[in-house]
Amino acid sequence: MAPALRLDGVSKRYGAVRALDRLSFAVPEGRFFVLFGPSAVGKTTALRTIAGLVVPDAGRLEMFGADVTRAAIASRGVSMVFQSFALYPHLTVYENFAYPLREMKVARDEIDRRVRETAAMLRLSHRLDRKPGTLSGGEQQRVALGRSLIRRPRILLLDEPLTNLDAKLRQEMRTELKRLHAQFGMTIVYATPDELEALSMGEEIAVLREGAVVQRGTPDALYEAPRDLYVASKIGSPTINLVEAVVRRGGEGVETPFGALALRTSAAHAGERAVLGIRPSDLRPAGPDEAALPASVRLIEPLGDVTVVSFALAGEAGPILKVVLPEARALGMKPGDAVPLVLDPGKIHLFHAGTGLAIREPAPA
Ligand SMILES: Nc1ncnc2c1ncn2[C@@H]1O[C@H](COP(=O)(O)OP(=O)(O)OP(=O)(O)O)[C@@H](O)[C@H]1O
Repeated sequence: MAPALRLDGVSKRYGAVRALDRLSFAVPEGRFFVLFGPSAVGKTTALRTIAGLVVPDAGRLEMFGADVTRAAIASRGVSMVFQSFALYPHLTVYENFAYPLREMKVARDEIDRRVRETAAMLRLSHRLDRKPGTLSGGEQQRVALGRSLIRRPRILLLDEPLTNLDAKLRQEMRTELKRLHAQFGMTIVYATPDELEALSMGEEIAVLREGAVVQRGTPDALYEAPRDLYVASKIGSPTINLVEAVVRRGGEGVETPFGALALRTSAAHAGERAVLGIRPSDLRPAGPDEAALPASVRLIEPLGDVTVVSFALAGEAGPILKVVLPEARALGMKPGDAVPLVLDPGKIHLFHAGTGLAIREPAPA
């Protein structure tokens, strides 16, 4: 079956800026797909191109198998919710919902039915007579969403829709959006610079950099096997620990500031500078008789049920590594304490220092 959406080599320049640089990806029908990356990587331009608000300089855009690269906006069956959504302030919530349907010349009875259905779905039934200015931020955002959903788009484009909400509302809306997606199964392309939003809602995530996809995959795949340092440092919280190392000769592992580590490394990289990536959840305090790396506590950050502890390895001048511990495990630790750490070599990520690309260990013989 043709994907709901396919971008193939889509490019867009603004003067010297390459907003999109041969951007390519496909989204199967019904998927919650996230475009993830920091500011200015081209997320908004990508969504505007899909919506038809931007005409690409090069490349091809398909929806459900048909070429829509130059198709009229209205014919595309997509609807976009912007970061700074604009509601009609002088119209009630009911009329804000009804407006797009009136434009589409939908019959009055049908409009009423769909307005009430959409309001119920977004828990806004008790707000239909109100004007947007009298609603909370979260309610206003739900009205903006409803105005898009009521048209029953085949593809819904959401551009950082939760950015203007406070933390608690953002959390509620994340749950709400997942629920709506599960209930209606529409294809969603969701742009965000927020890692938590990307990981918690995305069934699949495309990590963008300079107008192109660096890596795409499920949240787990991106976390477990980042293809380079960029993806490794953007996915995972607290951020992955990075330590400089040198690949030893003869596939014997790597040399680090805290000693040699036995890793399977390819002879092809012998002698090269590398960067170790160690997730804060992949280190733990050693048991009584375990082989461990000497470390001392530098800083303790309690975060509720977990505590992030920064350790100095190989003396005070050595690298500082963050470790996530269950609250109880960090209880009683104080700066200066010696706490040897255990690191599972199987969990270490290794990157080429020059290119930033992951160095994949050769499979065991
Ligand atoms: N209409 C425009 N005119 C000139 N430059 C533009 C225009 N639209 C986007 N750009 C530039 O293209 C690049 C990509 O912008 P875009 O808004 O797509 O990024 P983004 O990832 O959505 O960022 P943000 O998260 O800040 O919205 C940026 O450098 C931006 O300045």
